[in-house]
Amino acid sequence: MLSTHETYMQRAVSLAKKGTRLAYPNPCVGAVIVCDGKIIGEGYTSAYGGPHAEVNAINSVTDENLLSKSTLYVTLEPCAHYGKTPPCANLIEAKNIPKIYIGCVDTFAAVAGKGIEILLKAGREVHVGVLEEECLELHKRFFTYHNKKRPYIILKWAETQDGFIDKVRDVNHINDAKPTWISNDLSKQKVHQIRAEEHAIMVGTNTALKDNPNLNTRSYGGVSPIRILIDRNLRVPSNYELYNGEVKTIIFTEKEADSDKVQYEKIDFSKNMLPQIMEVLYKEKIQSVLVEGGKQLLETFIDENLWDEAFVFVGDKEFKTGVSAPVLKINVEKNFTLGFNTVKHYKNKQ
Ligand SMILES: NC(=O)C1=CN([C@@H]2O[C@H](COP(=O)(O)OP(=O)(O)OC[C@H]3O[C@@H](n4cnc5c(N)ncnc54)[C@H](OP(=O)(O)O)[C@@H]3O)[C@@H](O)[C@H]2O)C=CC1
Ligand SMILES: Nc1c(N[C@@H]2O[C@H](COP(=O)(O)O)[C@@H](O)[C@H]2O)[nH]c(=O)[nH]c1=O
Ligand SMILES: [Zn+2]
Repeated sequence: MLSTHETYMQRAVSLAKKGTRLAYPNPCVGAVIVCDGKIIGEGYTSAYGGPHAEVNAINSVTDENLLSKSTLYVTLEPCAHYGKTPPCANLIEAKNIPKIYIGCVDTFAAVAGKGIEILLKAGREVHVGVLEEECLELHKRFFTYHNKKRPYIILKWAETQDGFIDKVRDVNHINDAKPTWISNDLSKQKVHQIRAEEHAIMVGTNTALKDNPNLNTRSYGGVSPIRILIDRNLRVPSNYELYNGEVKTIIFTEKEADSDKVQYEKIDFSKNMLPQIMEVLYKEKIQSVLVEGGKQLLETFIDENLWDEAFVFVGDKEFKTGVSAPVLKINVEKNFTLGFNTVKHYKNKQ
């Protein structure tokens, strides 16, 4: 059972989840203000450039006089630096909030303990690590981006009962250019939910050619991710969906090219591809990438052990032959079912 402090922090985590995608590249933080056992203020990080969670929570309190006898619960250490907005730690000090419960320390260099230091110097009671695991999970993309200088990587594919991700199809037949569907409608909705939570989505050349994918969130809603295509020789025709200009689209290629619909990024394919891609995505401030396939691209990430989570949707069909699914040689973290589909969720702890 959760303690009282954990219950308020849980509320702060739930609030943060409402805004996750829009705050990028900022972390979406949640904050709750409690006075005499009652929540008097709540907030989460606004869309990028807007106020942080603590500011929104403080501004939502109707009687400001109550703040000097209130407790603030916040999922991440309050910031201590001037970014797009002034430091939250200074605001908390100015508003005389006496007790602060923090989910996890912000390892981002500009903050890294400095927010806590400001509050302690001001004589405030500070507790760190309430519901820490949940808060670290909530801010995993932000931490990975700053600590590992790359986006958080999630692999995802759908496979049949007998381990295939597609039937045999001819890449040159444009009429064949739609995916062979393996998973059910509930799974599709779940995939679109995952897409809505991530900053970007990536596919390989053959997937783009064979499936002509949209990679949007139409079955769920929310913001569609930035699309990323690997296309060394620009084999994907410009009348394909990835060139429709609906969403920012980055194409990694070795060719010189220019377009007002997509952003080309030139890399050297004779060298290891992934470090070069990670460097560009870091510069683009992309916090997470959902890698949807195909086989070769997924296996490249698996072979280089460059992934953090994976979702494998197992349908109820059998193909007997086709494109074989990638294999993860670690234990499943969690299984869940969606109708007759099973979803295997993996976490890479190495
Ligand atoms: N069921 C599912 O969830 C999914 C199924 N699929 C299916 O998977 C199949 C496509 O998979 P696959 O054929 O493996 O193709 P990919 O989509 O992985 O694309 C492979 C191509 O992308 C480029 N590429 C990928 N990785 C690298 C790398 N590490 N270094 C250099 N170039 C790279 C190469 O292009 P080039 O040769 O031009 O250099 C390569 O030929 C399709 O049948 C598709 O329908 C796809 C996604 C999901
Ligand atoms: N076939 C298959 C998937 N295929 C993935 O979905 C992409 C198509 O995206 P969109 O055009 O937005 O619908 C396709 O290119 C491939 O990455 N996904 C699944 O969840 N289940 C499936 O059975
Ligand atoms: Zn702040």
